[in-house]
Amino acid sequence: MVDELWNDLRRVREEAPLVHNITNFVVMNNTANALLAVGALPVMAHAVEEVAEMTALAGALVINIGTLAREWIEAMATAMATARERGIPIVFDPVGAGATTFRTQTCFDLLGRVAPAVIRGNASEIMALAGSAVRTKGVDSSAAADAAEDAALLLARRYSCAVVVSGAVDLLVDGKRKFLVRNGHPLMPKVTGLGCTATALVGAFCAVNGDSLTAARHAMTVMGICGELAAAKAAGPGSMQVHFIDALYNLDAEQLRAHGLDPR
Ligand SMILES: Nc1ncnc2c1ncn2[C@@H]1O[C@H](COP(=O)(O)OP(=O)(O)OP(=O)(O)O)[C@@H](O)[C@H]1O
Ligand SMILES: Cc1ncsc1CCO
Ligand SMILES: [Mg+2]
Repeated sequence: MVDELWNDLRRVREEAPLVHNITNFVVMNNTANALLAVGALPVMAHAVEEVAEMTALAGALVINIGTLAREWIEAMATAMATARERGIPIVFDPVGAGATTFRTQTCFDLLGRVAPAVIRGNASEIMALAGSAVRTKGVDSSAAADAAEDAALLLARRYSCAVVVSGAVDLLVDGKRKFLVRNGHPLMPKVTGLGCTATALVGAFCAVNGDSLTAARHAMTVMGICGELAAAKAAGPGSMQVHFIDALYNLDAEQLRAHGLDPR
């Protein structure tokens, strides 16, 4: 798996795929910097007048409902329809699903129209989309990833997509396969929007690897290893964020091997 991952990372760095993000105001800057650091090209664009044109240029489309407003829903639906027409992979982040009816219902509406390649959320968000009564605490999970396995499988079957549940151990399924990614560090959830960064990196890897679950596994492993590398240098969440971007930029094959990839 380390060689396959390294190949994908090299392809991202060589091909610099454009990743079109319709994402939230909190993380636009972090996400753009993380995509640049890993070697991709980010663009944030959400005006309904331009999203179809922008998506058509992209290697992947990332839809994130973190600071959702009614005006954005049409833009998201239009971008997703363009991506489907052109075979561009869509990665969907249901930020805060289960916290409010507006968020949960919008996810159902969008996903019901166009199924994505990957859904990436925390455990509460994934459980909410599967119809369980769990309550998302704002945008933060109130459950561990393994509690969401049944929910993840249900979504994988409902939308014929890969599902990533992030947490201390990430869980990835696509209805046929299941992977766990154990890399990561407890400082990661103390930096806002590293989940959104994970979703965007899944987009970058989907742009170079048509096997969505494998692409997602590679992206989540890169996240976890860079989290470990950054935490070793960080004094707290502030420097964690800075070191995380540097770790993404500098990540090499030796570090991948040294961080004990779990082949399961
Ligand atoms: N306790 C932990 N230990 C190790 N890694 C973690 C831990 N919690 C989260 N992570 C990692 O942090 C990243 C973000 O996952 P998290 O589940 O916090 O996303 P999220 O809740 O959607 O975050 P946000 O909404 O702030 O973007 C993932 O790469 C995940 O593996
Ligand atoms: C804190 C927060 N609120 C809406 S989106 C967001 C970023 C993390 O998901
Ligand atoms: Mg999130």
